[in-house]
Amino acid sequence: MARFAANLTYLFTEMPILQRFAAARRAGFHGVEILFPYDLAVKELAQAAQAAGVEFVLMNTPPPNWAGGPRGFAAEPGNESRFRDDFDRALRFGRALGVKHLHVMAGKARGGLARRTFVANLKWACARDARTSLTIEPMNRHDMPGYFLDSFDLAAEIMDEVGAPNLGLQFDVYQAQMIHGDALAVWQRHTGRIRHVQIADWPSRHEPRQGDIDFAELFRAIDASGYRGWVGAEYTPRNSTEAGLRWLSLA
Ligand SMILES: O=C(O)C(=O)[C@H](O)CO
Ligand SMILES: [Mg+2]
Repeated sequence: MARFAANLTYLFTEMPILQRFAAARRAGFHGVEILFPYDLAVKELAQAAQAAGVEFVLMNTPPPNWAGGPRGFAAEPGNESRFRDDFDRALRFGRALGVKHLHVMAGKARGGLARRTFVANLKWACARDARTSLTIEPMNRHDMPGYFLDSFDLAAEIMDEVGAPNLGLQFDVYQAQMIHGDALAVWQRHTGRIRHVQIADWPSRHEPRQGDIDFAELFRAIDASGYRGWVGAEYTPRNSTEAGLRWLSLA
């Protein structure tokens, strides 16, 4: 069975960030994700992960402008040099933390030039450090209007164009269901490309088994496919984080 990581941007928000690592481990997680840890001290983050005994699995790049700005800008024409500077910063940050995957966010853009920009930036980023695993994740249009990477089929095309072995697909069950209406079918269509998984139920984006997705069937399909990567819990707890963790012992 895959190993589970707690997304500390979503889970255990009842306590300060540095305490969330140990709370995640106590709850049964062996890894953690943080969307954008850049405002935090690398040393403190690394110590918290090490003391808790959890692996740092995922963070996003490039660092965004959360004050109303889009998430990432790897597909935005004209921002190439900013992308490179910010990507290098993320790479340094990720190396210091031993992060397994860096999720490269496309940002808001449309059209052929945006596509070429995204491919060129990804090629550059993949070549920057061939040992670092990069991922791309499609986002649904309802939650992230205008986001360039808005379908898993487009992501597959982009990956083919980039053609780098260290670029993988991030399969978020909630995103797949929102975009394509059948997360399991998306899993089956793109299994070979998937490097990282995230879970939340649909349509609520709460914990598994709160909505319409058949997680027993999905976990069986993930197991049967031979996927041995991480599964990140990226959902908004319905009540407290602890109260909603029953799904973890049933997975
Ligand atoms: O929203 C999601 O599904 C993500 O994984 C993003 O990283 C959020 O920034
Ligand atoms: Mg996600």
